[in-house]
Amino acid sequence: MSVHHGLFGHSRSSPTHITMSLSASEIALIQALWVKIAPQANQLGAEALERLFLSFPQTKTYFAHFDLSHGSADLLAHGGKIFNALGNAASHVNDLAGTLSTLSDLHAYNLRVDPGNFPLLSHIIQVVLASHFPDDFTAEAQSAWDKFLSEVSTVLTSKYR
Ligand code: HEM
Repeated sequence: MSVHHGLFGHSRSSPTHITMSLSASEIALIQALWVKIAPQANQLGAEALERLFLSFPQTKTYFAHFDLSHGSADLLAHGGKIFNALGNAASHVNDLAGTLSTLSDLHAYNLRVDPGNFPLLSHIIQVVLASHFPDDFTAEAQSAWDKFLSEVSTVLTSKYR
């Protein structure tokens, strides 16, 4: 077994699945909320990282070089990078593999992040969205975001070997 598959196991999905599974109404729900997220991407991203590290302390191992104190410049900058990557993905849901190709390479080849961490971050991002946008984050919106984050995660973990 390859060490990069780690404790959590890992499954691949076909590119067809990646490009076909979000419906037009799900895409609309994701993009509508992204418009509200965008102006506060750094803050929301930093909060996601803080919540990730509190709920799943093992994820801190990847960020040993960061200042993890509340509201640090590292958390704000990196949180913004994650959320803006999601915003970019939300604009290209029909070509996630192409859009996220460089990030896929980075996470698989350079960072070697265990794929099992992606569902943890995806869950935490939904907690952040639910807490900041209670009126927008309806059951339908949550379900759409869950699917979207799962597809992004599938792409970002598709190159491990
Ligand atoms: C939704 C899933 C994710 C997205 C959209 C995402 C996005 C990004 C982006 C945009 C960067 C910056 C790339 C650059 O500087 O060129 C990055 C770097 C990084 N990511 Fe992710 N990521 C995700 C999941 C994860 C997970 C689950 C982990 C580990 C728990 C992780 C660990 C890292 C690390 C360690 C870096 C490098 C940080 C640095 O030294 O600056 N990522 N990611």
